[in-house]
Amino acid sequence: MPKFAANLTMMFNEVPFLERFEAAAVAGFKYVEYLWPYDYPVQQLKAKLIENGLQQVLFNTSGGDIGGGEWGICALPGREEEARRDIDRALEYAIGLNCPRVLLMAGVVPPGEDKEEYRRTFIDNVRYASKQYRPYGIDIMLEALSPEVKPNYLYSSQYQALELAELIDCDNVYIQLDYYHAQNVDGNLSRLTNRLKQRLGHIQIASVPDRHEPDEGEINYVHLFGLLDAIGYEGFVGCEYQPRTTTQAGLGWFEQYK
Ligand SMILES: O=C(O)C(=O)[C@@H](O)CO
Ligand SMILES: [Mg+2]
Repeated sequence: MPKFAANLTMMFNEVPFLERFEAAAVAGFKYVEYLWPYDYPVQQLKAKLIENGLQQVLFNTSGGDIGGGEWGICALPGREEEARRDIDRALEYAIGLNCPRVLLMAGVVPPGEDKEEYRRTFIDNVRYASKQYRPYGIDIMLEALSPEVKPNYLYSSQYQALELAELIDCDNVYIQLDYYHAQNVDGNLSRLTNRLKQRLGHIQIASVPDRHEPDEGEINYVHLFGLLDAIGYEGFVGCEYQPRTTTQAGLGWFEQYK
């Protein structure tokens, strides 16, 4: 049975961020993920996890200047020093929070720029992160983002993510398969899951087209959860969706998995 992680960036927005840990635990979650921990000291977040009996399973490197259109800096040529400081800071948080994986946010390639240069920069930075994180047993995630959500992100197809992971060829670099993006770009989700199975480090879910609870729309999640069990996937499944109304009102789908 999949192990579901509440995504505290998207879920439980009825309460302030630090109160979402308790809300997730009360709703029956044992695992959490969210975009970024950096607004809070490690000790404060660690205390929230411990108080509520939760395990942190994922967070991301910095988004960069999000207001200015960035979405990650690990692929940005000329920003390598900053990216590596950011990768090091993420490692400190991952160690402090006992979090076994970090998503390396690549970034947006502005139209007209040399995409190959961004790709090379990303590969170099992922290899750097891989080396830094390996002694601590922390894995690195690569996630393809669909143009609907992030136009011009470095890579949008799961098959590009696979190609990157194979090229980088480091034993702690895995794919974060977000079925919402995958359905928007690639489709054929059963075949895709089978194709990626050796490299799957994390899964995220939401309905398509509306990015709501996984109980509506064009993806059959009951089938996919069964498939994940069948291929022996033992990682986590992050609930990265926008609740239709309140978080609690939409958790009917989760009852059978608690
Ligand atoms: O947008 C998503 O999907 C994510 O998983 C974010 O954490 C990174 O863009
Ligand atoms: Mg995602």
